[in-house]
Amino acid sequence: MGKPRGKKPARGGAARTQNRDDRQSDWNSFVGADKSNPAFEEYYKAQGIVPEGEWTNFLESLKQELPVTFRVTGSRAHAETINDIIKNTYVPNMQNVEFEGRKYEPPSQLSWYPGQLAWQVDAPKRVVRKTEPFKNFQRFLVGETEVGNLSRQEAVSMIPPLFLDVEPHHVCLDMCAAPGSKTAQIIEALNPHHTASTGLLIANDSDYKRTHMLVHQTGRMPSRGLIVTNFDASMFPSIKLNEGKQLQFDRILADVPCSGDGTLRKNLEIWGKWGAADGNSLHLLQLRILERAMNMLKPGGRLVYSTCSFNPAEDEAVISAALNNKAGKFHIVDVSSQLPHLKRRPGISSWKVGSQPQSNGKQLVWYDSFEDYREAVKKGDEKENDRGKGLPKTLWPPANAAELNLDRCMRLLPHDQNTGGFFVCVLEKKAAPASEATSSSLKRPAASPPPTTETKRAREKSPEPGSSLAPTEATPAPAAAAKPEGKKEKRDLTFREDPLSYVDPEHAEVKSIIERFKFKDTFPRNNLMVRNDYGDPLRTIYMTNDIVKEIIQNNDYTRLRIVSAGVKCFARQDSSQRTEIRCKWRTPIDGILEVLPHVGEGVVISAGLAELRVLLEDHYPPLETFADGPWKTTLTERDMGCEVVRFEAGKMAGGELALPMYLPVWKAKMSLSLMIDKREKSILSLRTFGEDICKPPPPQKDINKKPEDVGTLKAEGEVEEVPVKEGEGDAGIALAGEVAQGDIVVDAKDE
Ligand SMILES: C[S@@+](CC[C@H](N)C(=O)[O-])C[C@H]1O[C@@H](n2cnc3c(N)ncnc32)[C@H](O)[C@@H]1O
Repeated sequence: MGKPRGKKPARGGAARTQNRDDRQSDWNSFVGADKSNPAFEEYYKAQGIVPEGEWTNFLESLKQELPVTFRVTGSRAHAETINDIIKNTYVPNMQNVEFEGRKYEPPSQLSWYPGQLAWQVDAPKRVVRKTEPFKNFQRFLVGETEVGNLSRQEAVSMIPPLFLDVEPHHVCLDMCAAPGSKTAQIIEALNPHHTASTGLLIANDSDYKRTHMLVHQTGRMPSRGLIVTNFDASMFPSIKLNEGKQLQFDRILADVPCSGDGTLRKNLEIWGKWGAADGNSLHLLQLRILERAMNMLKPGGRLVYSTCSFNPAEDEAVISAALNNKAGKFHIVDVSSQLPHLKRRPGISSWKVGSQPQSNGKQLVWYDSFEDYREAVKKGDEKENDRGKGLPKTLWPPANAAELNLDRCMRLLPHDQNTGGFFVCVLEKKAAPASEATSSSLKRPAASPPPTTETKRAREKSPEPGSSLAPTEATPAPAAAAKPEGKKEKRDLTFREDPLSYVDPEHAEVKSIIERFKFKDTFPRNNLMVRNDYGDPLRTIYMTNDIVKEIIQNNDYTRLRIVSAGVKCFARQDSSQRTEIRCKWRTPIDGILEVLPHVGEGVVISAGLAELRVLLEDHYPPLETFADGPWKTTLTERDMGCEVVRFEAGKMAGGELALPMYLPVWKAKMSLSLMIDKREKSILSLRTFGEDICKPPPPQKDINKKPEDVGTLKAEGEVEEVPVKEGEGDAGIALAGEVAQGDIVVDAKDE
């Protein structure tokens, strides 16, 4: 394919950006005829990654459509409940499905995935479209994915986070995170029971637009310990903490940009475009990212390096070069006993370096050594690129390759368990000697001078790994480490996100929130963050944990390029005219589980499916619409403002709810309003009542005629708040973006 795939051709920075988890080729529209590529075949036959007797099988598998796979997400008990619904409701209904004379099996569980929480559907699309049981299941998948209970993810892509072995207190970094399927897995591991995790995850991506995909994706699995950043991972900045300490990570995932030939089964265009240059040209970027990760890892910490490429140039060559550059400090972990049902192939310690020079009509040429290659450059048989750079020496197996335990790396081959291809290597940093070991993951920053503009520019020019310009432990990456003690860091004005600051816990608005929800002492009133410079609670309040706060308070947000942090926990809902509303804040659905453990006695109101039905059918049902009973009595007595309602599980009012569910409801003077957006209402209605019972929102022009004190729900996609006119009311205005991404929050049995 000549140049790396993806949006940015240069240096492969975004090579795989659109190609792996987030883009689907239409199998049927593929015009690459025979799905073959002679150079690909020759290259990989020579590498010996597939035993000779299995070659045909390997190649044939690559030409087959990839089965759909997904995993059940969320806290453990919640996930098990959803899993049981699939197992006990859908699978039995999908036995004996026949289409055009062929029988199709129901979805099956991936035997190697922990807790059997991952599934595979083998039926092709036309069967899914044309047979009722599969069609029903598809509807279920779409709805549950939308609300965050399921995540569609390639089976092999689920593997790296499992080997990361994350525990709730860990400080983690996901270096190349977008679109975020692995990020979601790490968040789940940090918050296994939806309880407050003390850990941290920084999810980073160099592509700014894709960081917003990350924010969206993680909105389905909110975490107070999450920060999303926008950096070139090879230059990821050092992060300061209190008392001049520096953050080090317990766990780092380097799921690096790669040529992506392991995704041939879904990205069909690769058949026509594949070339040896793809992997060769990405090798150095991958190595720089990996080495930056190694520098930021805590002694004893674990790092997982992964690609969706079969290519040793992007896999073993990167690992061995990094191990040698950090001689003695890291080792490859033997994880052969972990995930015992996962079939994998050992990494190789001998591979070939190939090129397809113009001078040879793009036919593959093999170079036994770096020196042979340089000779060809001298003769003019090989051209260096326009920056005067040719193939780096680290592409070739090092002399000590056999001593590096490269066989502990894993390569996932498509014909082993009907998957895509992947490469995973688990590395551990040698623990510090007992005398140096400290109890925390914090380290004092190296006393190095701030980088000069010159050194910074030089770094941006992609230094050779191991060269004096590559960031190392002794010379941390720029940014936070560059700030002289005590002086305010200079802002990077090119970074356009809003500032972050913490609200004074004694602020009147905070007090009103605490009063409304009768928050207990456990409520982290000191950790309420807003997106302005002054700690003003204007529109949205986020909640973070302590480590996120420490980072935000010690580093300029533009220097860390922080796109988002924490969980959206309160959104302003007022009209300035309705002064009698004591608390003008509601809990958006993203944050309801975060505030729940802290709300005081008697705050949560219980309701059933009959109430849910009314709230779904109508946008602003008047209180008198509801049947008499404790719900109506309680709500009639309550002040105007936000209520947290627990809808009990059960079967009634023509619907069924498998698990209890917490949702925000706004109580206006005479009416109520379910505070989730239109689309989520429809999905909730479908999954609970089997049909969309939601009436369309009242037309804009009717807002002025509304019977009483409500605002309006906004049409999807609108971003501005519709002002509530004087005397009209206070409620019902939901910023579409604010409520669109949340989960349908389900109670966890194990809380
Ligand atoms: C394979 S994708 C990551 C997939 C992701 N880990 C997941 O599971 O959803 C590679 C990502 O790396 C990003 N990327 C490319 N070059 C990068 C760099 N130098 N630093 C950080 N991210 C980079 C791309 O934008 C892309 O989102």
